[in-house]
Amino acid sequence: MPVAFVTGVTGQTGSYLAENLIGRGWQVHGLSRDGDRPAELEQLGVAFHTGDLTDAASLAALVDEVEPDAVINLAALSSVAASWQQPLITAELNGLAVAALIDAANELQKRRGAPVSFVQASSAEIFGDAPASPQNESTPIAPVNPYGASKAYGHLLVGVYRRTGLRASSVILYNHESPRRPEQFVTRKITAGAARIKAGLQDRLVLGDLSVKRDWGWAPDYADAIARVAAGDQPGDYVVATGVSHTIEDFVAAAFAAVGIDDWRPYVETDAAFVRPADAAELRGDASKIREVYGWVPTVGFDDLVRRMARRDLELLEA
Ligand SMILES: Nc1nc2c(ncn2[C@@H]2O[C@H](COP(=O)(O)OP(=O)(O)O[C@H]3O[C@H](CO)[C@@H](O)[C@H](O)[C@@H]3O)[C@@H](O)[C@H]2O)c(=O)[nH]1
Repeated sequence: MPVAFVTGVTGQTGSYLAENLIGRGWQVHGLSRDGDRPAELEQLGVAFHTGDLTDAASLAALVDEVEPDAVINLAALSSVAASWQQPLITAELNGLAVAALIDAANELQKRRGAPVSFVQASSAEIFGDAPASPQNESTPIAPVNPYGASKAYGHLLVGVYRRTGLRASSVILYNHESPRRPEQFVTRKITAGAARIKAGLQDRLVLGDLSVKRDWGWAPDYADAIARVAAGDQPGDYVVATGVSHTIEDFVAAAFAAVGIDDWRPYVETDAAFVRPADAAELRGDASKIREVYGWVPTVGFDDLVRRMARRDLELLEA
């Protein structure tokens, strides 16, 4: 039974990844900070280890003990907005921790003499305000915020170790969403807000720039892409995206329609407090490479994604 060591396993994508890997017959070990061990994941069979991403020696000891066939690094300070308030911790968690983990994977590979896969959750944000869309694996790396800069370091380091013979891959994830997304991210903020407005529990939704365009996909599909790369033998950089982008306004309109409100305008306001110091106008990815190499294709389109999230938020209010 192949063994995976997954950081960030308790997050949105990590929890879907654990389900996916266990479904494929993997044994999943997860890193847990502060003993956070969700019952659903324990019941699924995830074995938790307490550890701290900022402690390189204990991370290396854990990798050595678990002896995984794949190390998958999803742990991060994942909020671009928060990275402006916490640039140092962003660099530490999203950058330096990658160095500790990938070095540990490399040492394990040398010790056991069999390949160890390393998969890094990279981000569309490494491309910054890209001059053209869609972006692909050859698009210049030019981040525009502390989050993107930290992810760019991790991304480049994966390439460095790949050159030395580690089976190291970077999955360049575009925005991926689900009912498990926290409300600090715009999609869930919108669907949860629309559901509460529909239920009469909230009277308005305050957002930032409604004109930016993002390429939103279904998080379980992105977990599946990560699992395919971890199990595969073709290390590289892989864009994971739907290839279709929409504005925040499109998302708002679709979410309000999904909860049964035809005209969203009376309920939505904008506030500069939610506008970022710098933001890409459009991020849209070309996932041709992972389709060709691993046969990955997204299974859920924009309208379906918004409907699933909005309806789930209505159900949660009714429960
Ligand atoms: N969060 C938030 N974003 C808003 C709001 N109004 C507009 N936005 C805009 O909505 C877009 C999406 O923001 P988020 O949902 O916060 O996600 P993100 O910054 O794009 O980052 C996500 O995707 C990246 C990949 O592209 C990931 O790397 C990152 O971890 C995260 O999952 C951004 O352009 C942001 O400025 C608001 O009220 N809240």
